[in-house]
Amino acid sequence: MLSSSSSMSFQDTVRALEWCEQGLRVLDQRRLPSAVEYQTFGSVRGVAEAISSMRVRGAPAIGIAAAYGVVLAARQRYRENPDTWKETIEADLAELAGSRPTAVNLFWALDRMRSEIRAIDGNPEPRLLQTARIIHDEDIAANRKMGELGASVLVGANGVLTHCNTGSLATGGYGTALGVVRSAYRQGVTRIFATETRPWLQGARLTVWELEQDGIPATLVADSAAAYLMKTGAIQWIAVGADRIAANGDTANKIGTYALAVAARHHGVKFMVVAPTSTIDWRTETGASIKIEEREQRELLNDYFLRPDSVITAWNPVFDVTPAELIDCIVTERGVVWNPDRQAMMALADAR
Ligand SMILES: CSC[C@H]1O[C@H](OP(=O)(O)O)[C@H](O)[C@@H]1O
Repeated sequence: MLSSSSSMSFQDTVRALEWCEQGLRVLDQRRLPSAVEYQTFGSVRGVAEAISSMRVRGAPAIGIAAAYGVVLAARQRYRENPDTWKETIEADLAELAGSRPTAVNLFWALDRMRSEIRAIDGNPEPRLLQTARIIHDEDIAANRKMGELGASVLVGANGVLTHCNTGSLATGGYGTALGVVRSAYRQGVTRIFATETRPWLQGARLTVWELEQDGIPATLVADSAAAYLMKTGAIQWIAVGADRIAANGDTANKIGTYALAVAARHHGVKFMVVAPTSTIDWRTETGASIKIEEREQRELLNDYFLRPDSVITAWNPVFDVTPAELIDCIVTERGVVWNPDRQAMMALADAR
């Protein structure tokens, strides 16, 4: 149990990712909460597999992991041939880009590392490692800022529901929507609810585990109980993360987010998206263009139906898109956008 005092700083929250000389140390989130197991990946292929297998997951954490993966790729490619590493590393960048399709932070991080690559002469590792560390540290700073901004929006509320896992396990540390919950808890928002978030159970396994580590009481609810919870009046806000926000504010997030937003609007519950500006995809005009990842049927189907002769299949999209008109505010490290639309979102673009 980490410190449960109200003075807990983000350094006390769990770290999903840590760089070490051998490579990237990853907390295997498939094993939580029953086992806290770290694995160290010393190759870009290992990091790409850690992302695709969801050992590491969560939009910002995926971007940070990819940045460290580029460091490992450069270490290897430069050793192979100092004269051609800038060309040969492109295959590694492509492998990282192919690990998961929806979280734009992955591609944002790769673009940022690629621009560094272009500027490097000589051994690339020191400068690329410095850039990856900056991306990691900037994410934590952004989460702390969003925690403050989002908590200020929740002043007066006593109940908030969050979906999926958007905490330290999904980011560089502290979290996005769960960071807001952490900050809001310290200012008196004490009724915290988390959805289980089927089928991967990010809420039932990860979010409640993080909150227990912090000593923050919370109540787990089935995804199917969320609308009924809203009807009881127990919550005034829903706070979720994002994997990709289109230029008009449409937001791709964990499957089930859209249903929560529809029910929230019906019940007069406010809806908050919390994400760093690295999650905004200015090149995508609306949510209709966001690629939604579909994962294996086995993540949904009981083993019984995995037989070759079974006539039962599963449809397993792991994200959906919430239209901007169902979102009351988007909290970023550069400020809060109320009633997001294309024009309102430009306030964030100007701050770039
Ligand atoms: C801090 S945002 C994390 C974001 O990523 C999650 O998806 P996954 O667990 O599949 O990586 C979910 O959409 C969260 O909102």
